[in-house]
Amino acid sequence: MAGALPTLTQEPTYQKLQELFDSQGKDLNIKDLFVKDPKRFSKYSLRLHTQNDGEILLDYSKNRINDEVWDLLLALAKVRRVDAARDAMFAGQHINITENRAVLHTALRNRGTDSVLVDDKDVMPEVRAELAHMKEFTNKVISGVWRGCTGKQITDVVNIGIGGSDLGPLMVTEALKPYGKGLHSHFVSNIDGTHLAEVLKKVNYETTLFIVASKTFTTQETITNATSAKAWLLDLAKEPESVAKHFVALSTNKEKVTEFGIDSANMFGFWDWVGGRYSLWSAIGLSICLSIGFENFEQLLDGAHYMDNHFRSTPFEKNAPVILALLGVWYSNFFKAETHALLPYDQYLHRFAAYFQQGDMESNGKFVSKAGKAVKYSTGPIVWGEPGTNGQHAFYQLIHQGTRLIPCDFIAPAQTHNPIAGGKHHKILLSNFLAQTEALMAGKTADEARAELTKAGLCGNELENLLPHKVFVGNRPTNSIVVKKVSPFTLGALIALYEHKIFVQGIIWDINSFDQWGVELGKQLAKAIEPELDHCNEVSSHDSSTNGLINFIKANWK
Ligand SMILES: O=P(O)(O)OC[C@H]1O[C@H](O)[C@H](O)[C@@H](O)[C@@H]1O
Repeated sequence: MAGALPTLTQEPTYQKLQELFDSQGKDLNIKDLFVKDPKRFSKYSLRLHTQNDGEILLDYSKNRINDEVWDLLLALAKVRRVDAARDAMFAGQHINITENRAVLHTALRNRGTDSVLVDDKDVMPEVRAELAHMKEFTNKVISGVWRGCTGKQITDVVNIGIGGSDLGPLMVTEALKPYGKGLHSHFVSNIDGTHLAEVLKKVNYETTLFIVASKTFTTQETITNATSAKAWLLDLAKEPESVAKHFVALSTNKEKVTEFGIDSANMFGFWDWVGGRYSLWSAIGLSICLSIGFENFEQLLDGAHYMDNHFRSTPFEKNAPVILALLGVWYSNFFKAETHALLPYDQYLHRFAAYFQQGDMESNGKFVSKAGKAVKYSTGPIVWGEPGTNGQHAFYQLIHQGTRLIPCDFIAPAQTHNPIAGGKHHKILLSNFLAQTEALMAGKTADEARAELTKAGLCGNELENLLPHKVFVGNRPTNSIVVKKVSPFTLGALIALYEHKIFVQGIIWDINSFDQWGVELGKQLAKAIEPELDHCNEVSSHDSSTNGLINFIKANWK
């Protein structure tokens, strides 16, 4: 076993990068780099050939990197032993050290014949058995063999879950709507009763299937929502046996599922080595199966498996997740960029950024190293974004002319599922995507702005006063990822691409990307406050702000 690594900022390669950043990196201008090197695009882009869904293009040439920087960033991945860490993950080692668990969402989409060992046991037979159960159930519901308590066919599926048990299924179900098999999908996550109440207004108890999705089956929001949904059903159906026809559970906790009143035959299981935010590939994907059919779900797994193989077997300089990760490190740690925008130019991907807010921020939003020491460098960025072109009319002003550096990933499909008006919409959409990355990179100089204003007939003070407002400094970095079409396969590959990017960054930052202790404190305090809301007396046990808020609510909520 190789010895411990120095802390990141003591790493000689990191220090060389810092020197390079100070001496020239911070001043690199992307537009100039394109002028100097006509081959820049072919040098800094990748084309990934998939079996059946065309190529995936990753263009990372519009970044503030040159060969020297890039070689050192690649060297950083090597010295931080990203390859050994990756192999340890795929090999089922307990890399989630604070929970002593393996991290094996890759086993869920291991489409080959290889075995995957966790603590010397091959988990693949169980994975395949669970997939077979999901397939059987999906086919029964879609074909109408599975019926509700009054004999009617299921028309609506309500997934009740939160966090990883909601965001993935919701994002994918939305993204793959064109592949829908006819069932209506609904998602209830928020404890706010409005969420459940609004969904229940839309569905009929006789034709609705509730999926209670919770890895632990102890999450307060999910269990409360599921309990209320069960009460709603029983109130209408009257028969306790109706629960078995209208409720299934997705969980690792059989005991709690049974306690809730769902028969274990209607339970789809998974394992502690599947993290919540990596669980859409597991039984948690049942609502995806019911929406798009099992074959399409398998395509999603195939796409992710394709990306897993790419990540495992490709040298770092051609390895898409490693490339995205290193660029993120360059901007977070050297340029001190605080955020990263995900900008899909596809309406179906409208939850993509929301999904990776959990994927990235819950994974890498950590301030201590694996050894428990406070780190002296930035870790995970703030991830955000909206689909284009909506974002353009909202926050792009700040990306173009604000004072902060915001590295952006643009994601676009060459083909649309809806070529309405003779493809006009898609042509405009793609033109906007292309123009935005060009504009962010090239900017507009004062001379260019002056020429434009002069042409528009302005002169004198009027021109001079307006001029600075019309300048775009440019040099804003972007990655562009283009797929042929958003299909189950390409979506699977895209999700896995970002999962592995996050993994690589976690290794470089030396943090545990697989726990989430930071969500616990608020939950603990909420448990203490809940009974206080029932007491008639004013509360005085907290700080004066919290007391004031509690007492105001108590005085007004009834
Ligand atoms: O699936 P569950 O056990 O209900 O957990 C749902 C979610 O809640 C937790 O608070 C975690 O922050 C998430 O990582 C998890 O996905």
